[in-house]
Amino acid sequence: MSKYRIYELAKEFNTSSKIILDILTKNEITVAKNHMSTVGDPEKLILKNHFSVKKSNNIVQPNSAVKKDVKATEPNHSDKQNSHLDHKKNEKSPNFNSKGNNNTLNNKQSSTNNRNKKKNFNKSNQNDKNKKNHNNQVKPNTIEMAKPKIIQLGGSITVKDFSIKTGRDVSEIIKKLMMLGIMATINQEIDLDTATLLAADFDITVEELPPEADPTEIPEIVDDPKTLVLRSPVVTVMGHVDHGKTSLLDVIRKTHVTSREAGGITQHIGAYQVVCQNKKIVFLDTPGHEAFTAMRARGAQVTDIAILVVAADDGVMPQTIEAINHAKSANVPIIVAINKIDRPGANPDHVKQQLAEHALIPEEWGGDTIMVPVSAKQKIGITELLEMVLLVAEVQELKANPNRAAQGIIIEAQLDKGRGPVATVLVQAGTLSIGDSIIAGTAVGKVRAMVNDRGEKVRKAGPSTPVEVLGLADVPEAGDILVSVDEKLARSIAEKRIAKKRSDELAHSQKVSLDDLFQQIQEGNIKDLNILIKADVQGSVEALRQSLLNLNNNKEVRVNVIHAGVGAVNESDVMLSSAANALIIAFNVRPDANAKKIADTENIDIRTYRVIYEAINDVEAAMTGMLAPQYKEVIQGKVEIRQVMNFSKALVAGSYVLEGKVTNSSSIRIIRDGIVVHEGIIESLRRFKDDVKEVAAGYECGITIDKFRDIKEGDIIEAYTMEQIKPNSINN
Ligand SMILES: Nc1nc2c(ncn2[C@@H]2O[C@H](COP(=O)(O)OP(=O)(O)OP(=O)(O)O)[C@@H](O)[C@H]2O)c(=O)[nH]1
Repeated sequence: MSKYRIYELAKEFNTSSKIILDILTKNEITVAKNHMSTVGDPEKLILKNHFSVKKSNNIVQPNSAVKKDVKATEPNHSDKQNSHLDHKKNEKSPNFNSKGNNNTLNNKQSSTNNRNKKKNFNKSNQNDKNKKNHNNQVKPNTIEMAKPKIIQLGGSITVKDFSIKTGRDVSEIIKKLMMLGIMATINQEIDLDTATLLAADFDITVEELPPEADPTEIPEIVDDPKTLVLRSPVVTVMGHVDHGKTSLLDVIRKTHVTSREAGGITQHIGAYQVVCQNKKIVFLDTPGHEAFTAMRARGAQVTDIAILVVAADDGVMPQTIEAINHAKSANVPIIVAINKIDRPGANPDHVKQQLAEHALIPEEWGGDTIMVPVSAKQKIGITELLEMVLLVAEVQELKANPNRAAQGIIIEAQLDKGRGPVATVLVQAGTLSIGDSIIAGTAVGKVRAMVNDRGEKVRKAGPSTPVEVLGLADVPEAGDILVSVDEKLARSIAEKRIAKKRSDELAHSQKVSLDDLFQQIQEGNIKDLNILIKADVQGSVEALRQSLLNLNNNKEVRVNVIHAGVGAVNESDVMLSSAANALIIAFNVRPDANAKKIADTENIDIRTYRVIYEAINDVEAAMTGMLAPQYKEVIQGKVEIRQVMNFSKALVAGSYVLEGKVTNSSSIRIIRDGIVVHEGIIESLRRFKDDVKEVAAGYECGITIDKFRDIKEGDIIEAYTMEQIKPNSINN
């Protein structure tokens, strides 16, 4: 079946992507979300019918991009104007609505404002129309400059450029923007939505251009379906600790991993191929989901199928659930290997029952999850397991074009003392050959040598082949995409990537956080609020999950619990949250040190709570833009009380500022022998007889404390303020 991008269809039908999306939505087709979404032939047919009906009704505007607009000969505008206002209403009202929310006062006000704005705007249209008619009568033969009926925009545009593109006066544009409540200057940018609305008022249709190509990306090669041939599946083995992942990988490779590595017979290159029924299967050699999520967090998908190992004598455990959620969130099909069936306590049926609770229903119970009983130790069920992998792969129809420039993914990479940067690459499309000029992340080079998983030198590597590649000038990162491109292009892209990396590091990638959730919803960045829940007991996990899911009557954004479990927030939780852009709700548990560190670098919002109700309230408040700002204490300085002076009107602490400063608006705590004896505020701060705003370290001052008289010589006054926490920081 052919696939069409929405913007391509918009071009074909000579309209905007928005209108195409609108028509599809009206026809209850919801797969298309934006101009880059793809649809198939049936959807195209609907559009074709729609536009052919319109054409026959003569509703569609002429196609000419630029038209001499002679007012005297133009028919009465009113019909056109009305229909275009209707059309504008259709297109724009979701946007206005999205900003309004009837539950909150602010939003009520804003939607009223929007309504008023629209009213005014419509009024202005009316006035303009009248003026036009009036002009028609006075100067019937005035010929205007050529004014386009259609303009193409790729994103935001300055008022000045908009004026040039539309042939309209800057002052006219600024006036209309004011009607929309936007105060803009000539050099100010207006976003695409505003520009579309504005253009519609000038009777101009805006065609959305596809986004400009990212200069740091290599243009993707779209393969002709005829060139695609079947490729081998790539499998990752996941599961709870000690359930037998390594043993299974080991027996699949039919050798013992450790002895092989220790003996140094073959190199470990991070991935290897096995053969079953004369077909190859690629196994990623790193058991566990760390590699899996690290790669996904970087946007790379390497795994076609996940084998979930569950020990028959131990059943579903926390990491089993984590693994399920990782695979589900990456849309990777799961095959369950129920391992250790040789064990006396093995109970495969119990495992199946437990898995069914996590929506993995075995085939024999009417579900669609393949479950294979195996014993890695006694080599039982291994061939069956591999056959099932091939079966699932067959259904997936995994294909690639081997006859094109190579593209692959870095599985692992390190700097080898003798050989320089060495990268294990899984070729995903095309064929990588000796001498190819390559780029991976910011590393460039030429393929000097390649070694396969059996330690043999090879000259070529096709799709689904893992090879060790020598020749890159730097060490790339796992998850980086390797592409074979022209040497010059490789260098220039690498330079741009390095520059982008630097500026990204400065800007710090924006992840979802409760603090700016509402803003992100408003900007349309978030449609699903992904949440990972960790709590001290299962009861709390469930209570939290249910209450959070109950928030789903909010139409703007859907709460999606991507994982929920008992225990401290760990590294894997943070990595999963990073990959799925989720925030973490920790109830009565804390992030462990590692998790906290990674959360800092990955910018993951971890919220800790001791009351379920507060967690729910916060999420709900954040969704509606009503989250109260959070504050943290910032110590300003330390002051020592050196003399207590009792005047008739006040008790003054004759003090000396030891460190930092103290201000007349500081909050303070008085510490005596390491114990806080009072917390409060300063009533007055003086130097000699004058009231002062602040006193710095090294100076003496007189301090009166509000509502506290029990001060003693030697007491330490700690001065502090409460500052609002910046978004994205961990709630301590
Ligand atoms: N009886 C029996 N023991 C097994 C089987 N598979 C693995 N084991 C044993 O279970 C223990 C754990 O196996 P591993 O393969 O190291 O498990 P793992 O899941 O890779 O563990 P981690 O790497 O620590 O996450 C080892 O002592 C294995 O010998 C099996 O099929 N039957």
